[in-house]
Amino acid sequence: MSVNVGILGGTGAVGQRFIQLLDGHSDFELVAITASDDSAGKSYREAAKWRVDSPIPDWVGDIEVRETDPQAVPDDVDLLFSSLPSGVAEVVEPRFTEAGYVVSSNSSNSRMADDVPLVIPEVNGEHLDLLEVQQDERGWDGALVKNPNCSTITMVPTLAALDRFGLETVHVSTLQAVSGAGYDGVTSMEIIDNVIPHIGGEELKMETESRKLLGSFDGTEIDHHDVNVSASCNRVPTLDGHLENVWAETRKDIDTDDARGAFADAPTLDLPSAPDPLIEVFENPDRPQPRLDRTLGGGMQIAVGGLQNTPSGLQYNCLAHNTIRGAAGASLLNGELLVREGWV
Ligand SMILES: N[C@@H](CC=O)C(=O)O
Repeated sequence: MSVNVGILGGTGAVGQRFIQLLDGHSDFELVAITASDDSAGKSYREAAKWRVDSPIPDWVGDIEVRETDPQAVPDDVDLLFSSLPSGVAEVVEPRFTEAGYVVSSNSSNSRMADDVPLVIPEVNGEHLDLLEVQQDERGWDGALVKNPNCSTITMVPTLAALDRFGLETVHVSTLQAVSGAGYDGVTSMEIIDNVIPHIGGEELKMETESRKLLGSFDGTEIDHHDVNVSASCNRVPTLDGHLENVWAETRKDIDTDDARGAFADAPTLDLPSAPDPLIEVFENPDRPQPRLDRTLGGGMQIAVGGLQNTPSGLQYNCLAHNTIRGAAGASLLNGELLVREGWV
């Protein structure tokens, strides 16, 4: 089976990851790339300032970049991945879904809209059925699915595993890599020899998206989980890989062995980009580390370590590759789920 796919906003940092991950994908064939008007008409090689750690696949370098407009995308594209800046995506994504395209988007707009599924396949794949409500309400032939913010994705699979004990309160402090801010996000003068204890809007995203992802779906709407999440987000001088320190309090008292068991039981899916296991637990207390562990499972695994019981609940560290599991890989996995569930 081969599904023709396109990328909206294919020249930026996440767009480049999409291309890297789609090169040789078993089920998806990349046939269209769009970008800003400045890039339209150029070859991808000319348009993109390529910075991913593998060469531009030759066949991609020759693709002509198109305008980000439904008229410019060929009709035989079955699925679109979006890595547009959120301000652009807010305007443009609905044009594609109205025109009948199915869009799996990493952009942050509309993630919290009531009729937009926010999905991590291993956590809440059943929320995809919210698309029926979305199509009814909006009159779209297409559909829009979002994946959460990278820092949320790093933590939520571990929280989903612990929720069997009744999650009540979560505190999290993040150490986020510079690639999360994009290539032009923080300058070297700002971040070398430094930590920036603020990432605009990030804490609210972690607090609200987590509750939606962990919520239950009754076939009509999502009932957001009532867990209290407090986040403190920090930019650190690593390139890729968000490390997070988590304290989780549950209704039932648990020890570190209970947590290990829950993490080991986290679901693995039969989808091309799904890692097995989903969560890798380290016993060595100085792991996971971004440089050593961000590419586990092709960058799709969640690494956990440093488990200990504290007066503030179970403490642990978790890590994921922010532009793979936290962005392009997340949208790709949602695309694979959309295909499996018959939405594409
Ligand atoms: N909003 C995130 C993006 C993820 O990589 C960040 O700023 O790190």
